[in-house]
Amino acid sequence: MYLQIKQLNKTYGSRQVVSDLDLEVREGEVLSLLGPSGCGKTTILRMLAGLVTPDSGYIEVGGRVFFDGRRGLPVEERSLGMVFQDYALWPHMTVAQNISFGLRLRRVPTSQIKERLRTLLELVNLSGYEQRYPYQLSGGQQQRVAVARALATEPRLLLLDEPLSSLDAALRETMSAELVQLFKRLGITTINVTHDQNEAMTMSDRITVLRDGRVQQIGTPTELYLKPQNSFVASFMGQANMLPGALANGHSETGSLVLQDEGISLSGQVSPEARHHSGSHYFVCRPAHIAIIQEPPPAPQQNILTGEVVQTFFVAGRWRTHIKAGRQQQYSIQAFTDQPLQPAQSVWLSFPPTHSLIVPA
Ligand SMILES: Nc1ncnc2c1ncn2[C@@H]1O[C@H](COP(=O)(O)OP(=O)(O)OP(=O)(O)O)[C@@H](O)[C@H]1O
Repeated sequence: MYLQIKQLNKTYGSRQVVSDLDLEVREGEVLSLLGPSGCGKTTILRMLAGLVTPDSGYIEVGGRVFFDGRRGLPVEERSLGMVFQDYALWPHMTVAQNISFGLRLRRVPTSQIKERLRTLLELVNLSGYEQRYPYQLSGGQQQRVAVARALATEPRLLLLDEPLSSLDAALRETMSAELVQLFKRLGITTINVTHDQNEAMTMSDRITVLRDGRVQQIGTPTELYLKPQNSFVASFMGQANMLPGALANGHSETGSLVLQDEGISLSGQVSPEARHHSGSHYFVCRPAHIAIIQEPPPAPQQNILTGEVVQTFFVAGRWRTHIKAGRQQQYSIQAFTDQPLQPAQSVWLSFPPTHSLIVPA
């Protein structure tokens, strides 16, 4: 493995910010660290960069030991490229000066700097902008300069800390797609910190979901979305309808969950983690997988809950409908329809067992 982190720990005061982190990243892979604010993402990145000293653990990148449990390799010997949230471009330097700063520090000959600058500007689609100052660039352009600057010294590892968070939503989407194409073309190993699951989904080969400094799950975007190992990952990776209850029959891959307060059972796929979990569970179904039926089903049917429409919104070409379901209307459910439904209208929600999951709470 190109990057290896073993049993990494960091405490601030009495607070354990990173706990027993194990992580392996392949060469050329883009891996995102995803989690809510304060879960330890930036601290992990800073330990990789050599800006924060771990309490214990081991870090190795490209066959070089960055931290051996006691001593760390100095930052300048780690050969890293870093891009931060606010780009941190030098305002008094032109685009060309910003990008070539690291090369000039290393006393790279001028002719080589010129050649490298030309390549980098082409890579980030900014040829012709070399004499502009940061204030003369849009947010997306500034961010691309920051990426070019980070790549200038041909680092072995690229560290990104929420690089897109100050851009608006549309630009963030285009930029994340553009960046990942660039990283793939260069084959550079990249660790990207974000709290935005959409960004993590578009940019990453794999995602590590963190909560309170602990890894919850590591997997490809599809694995995390379709097979979350627990309710935290399910709710963090896109919208999920989650109904609490007790696992009734969960020794095989399919089983059922008896809904708390409702008494009825719903069938779904039982995750391996759920099978070995003795506490409470959640029944999880994504909004796109729920079928909304507008007429009472002819006979009592499995995996159906009655509900009442609360509101409906037109989003991305479909109607996102909010429904109160259950006998006491205690469940708040979101699903999609092709037509708008009326508030207070009665509906029947069908949860297909093949697209429903039972996970540990
Ligand atoms: N130098 C420090 N001294 C004390 N506590 C710190 C320090 N740096 C970070 N922390 C605390 O460690 C925890 C994790 O911080 P970290 O910045 O790694 O989280 P994060 O997941 O990157 O959050 P965000 O998304 O908000 O940037 C937080 O509770 C933070 O307050």
